Amino acid sequence: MEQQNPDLKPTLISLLQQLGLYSQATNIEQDQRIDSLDVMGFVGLLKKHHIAYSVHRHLPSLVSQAAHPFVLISDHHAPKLLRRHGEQLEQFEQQWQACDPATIGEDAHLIMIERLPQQGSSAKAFAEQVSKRSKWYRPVFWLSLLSSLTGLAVPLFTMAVYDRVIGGQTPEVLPSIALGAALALSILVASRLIRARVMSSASNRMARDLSELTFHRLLNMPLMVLSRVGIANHVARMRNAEKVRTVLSGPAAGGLIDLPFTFIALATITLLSGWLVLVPLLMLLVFYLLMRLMRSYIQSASPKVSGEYQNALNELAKNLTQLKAAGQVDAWTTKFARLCRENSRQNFRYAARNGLMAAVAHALSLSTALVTVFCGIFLVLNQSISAGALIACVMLIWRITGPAQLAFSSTQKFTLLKGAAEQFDRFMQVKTENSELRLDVPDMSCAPSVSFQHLTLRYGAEMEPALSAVNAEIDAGEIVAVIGPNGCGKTSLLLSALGVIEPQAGYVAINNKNIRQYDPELLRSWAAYCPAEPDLFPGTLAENLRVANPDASDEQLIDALLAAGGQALFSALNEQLDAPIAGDDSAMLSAVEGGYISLARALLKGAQYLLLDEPLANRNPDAKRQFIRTLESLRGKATIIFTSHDQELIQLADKVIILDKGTAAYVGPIPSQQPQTNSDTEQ
Ligand SMILES: Nc1ncnc2c1ncn2[C@@H]1O[C@H](COP(=O)(O)OP(=O)(O)OP(=O)(O)O)[C@@H](O)[C@H]1O
Repeated sequence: MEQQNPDLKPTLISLLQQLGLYSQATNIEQDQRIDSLDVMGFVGLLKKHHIAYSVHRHLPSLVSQAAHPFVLISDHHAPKLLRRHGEQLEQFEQQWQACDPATIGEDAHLIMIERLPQQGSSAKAFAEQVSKRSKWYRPVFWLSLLSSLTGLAVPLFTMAVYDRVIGGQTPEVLPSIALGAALALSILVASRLIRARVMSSASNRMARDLSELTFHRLLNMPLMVLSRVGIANHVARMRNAEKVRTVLSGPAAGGLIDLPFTFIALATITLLSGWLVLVPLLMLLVFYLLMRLMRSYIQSASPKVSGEYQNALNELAKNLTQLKAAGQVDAWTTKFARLCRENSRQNFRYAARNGLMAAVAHALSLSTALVTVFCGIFLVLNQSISAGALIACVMLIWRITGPAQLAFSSTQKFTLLKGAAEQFDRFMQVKTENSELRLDVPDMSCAPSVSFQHLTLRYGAEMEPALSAVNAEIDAGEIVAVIGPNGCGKTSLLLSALGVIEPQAGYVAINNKNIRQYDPELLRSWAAYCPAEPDLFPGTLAENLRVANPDASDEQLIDALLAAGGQALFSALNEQLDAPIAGDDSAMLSAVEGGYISLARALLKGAQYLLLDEPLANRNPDAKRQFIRTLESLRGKATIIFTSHDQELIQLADKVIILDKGTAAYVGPIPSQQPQTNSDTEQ
């Protein structure tokens, strides 16, 4: 299943065409990066194009209900594109033709198409995920029924001992009664164990799917949305899956599932003692009403400051060095201590109210048993029921109040789950970058021309524009320097040219086509971007470089690093590509050293479109000379836009864009003397 299969790409293209998704099919056809696919890549592309799918082992019932064409994958045959046509199964080979269902092997997997992108993403994404897991409903139902039935064993055994063995003076029946009870108890334990496994497997699978979906969504969200929402919220979203896992596989869910099965205990009490069943029924009603009241009382105390507290912790982790270095942590400590205090106070209040609810629930359970005993005594004295039956009824009461108590006392867990579900649904509604309108494939064979048309960008509605009606034309193969004082919008211009931030007005055109028409993923895998602040991952030097080009050989990695001017860094790492960097037990690289890696990554892609943010900031003279040589060697072969304050580097440019407070003060060949900008004057 995980092997590359050259037939999967044509099958996917045919599938998309048959689904009427022609532009998506063309996008994949033109994507030069894909020669062959494995199954993960296949479903990954379905995900990318917002096609909802599910993977199953071959099941005839699925095929007979298929609404869309679907794909059959087996280890022994080429993948097949199939569809249901009336009662008939058809296979696509140039055209649809009848197919014998018997030819489908038992080992085959089906990729069923559930929803097409035009149908929009559902507002009930969480509920859809739950309903996908319908496979576990049935076993959980039967196992719960079995454990509820066998749970009658101990009360009935006790009754039999009282009434028949002691009352009837027949000790010889004791072994057979005990054997029966032991058998029932073993079945009870086994069914509980199996149910716990099924529940935890279902909840883990669901949590895994939710994590994957969330991660995929995060990657596809526009950068502006990502940075606006903030890291704490992303972490909270990723944790939704954890909430689902803990609630669904915990005792709360067990209690909730057992609740409907309490009717078995109620029915048994009715059979044993007639109207005495009214006692637990009434108590259940009181239980329900009281818990509802208490729930709103508890919810009114739910901690509100915890989000702010979590943000403060993130802030601390991020800025710890600066805080320590500044030596002025008083204000921060006061703020943190206030949040800590408030958070503990709110948590204490919440925990106290939850404790009260648990105590009330426990007291109600005990009272139910007591009231049953009191009422039952009269029935025993009237000889309406036997003493053994009364004892059995009292024991059965626990089988009713136990799950009820568990389910009600876990209401805050279900509230948590409800919140997680709502958050997930809202999150899945957020627009992603991928849409059926953004599927053009950039011409990756040559350097592109780039044009900025009235580009206007604001990071927030109330903020001054970072870019204001910027117009500039860059010819294919030109080297362009974007210059200007700090904060004038240089990085914003580069990020717009890569399509990672989208302007509110105007647009960027690459090869005369609005950047918004291109598939964003393809565009960025083709272009190369070197950020001003290096992003390093814990791992080796080679792993950090291969982020840009996973197939690069060791020689290519070294060449790219040297071309970026990183000779000194490479020597410092003993010329070891497997030297660990940016992780535990490894040397921390400085920003400049990390910068060589960022630059090498950009060069490693061999892109004809390079966007470099301050590529030479603070480099040593050797590194600078080397990088200038590299830039010269790329002249005419790649369109390069870089930002810089370095005069020597700027002199290499064919054209400069001088930005001043977000506006283009000058665009053209390097003027003999650069015009002074307002901000320069202010400085
Ligand atoms: N994510 C963001 N959210 C809000 N404002 C931002 C964001 N990024 C940049 N800005 C603001 O937009 C303006 C332009 O920033 P930008 O980083 O593009 O300038 P720059 O010329 O690259 O600056 P520098 O030379 O310091 O890197 C600045 O006022 C900056 O504060």
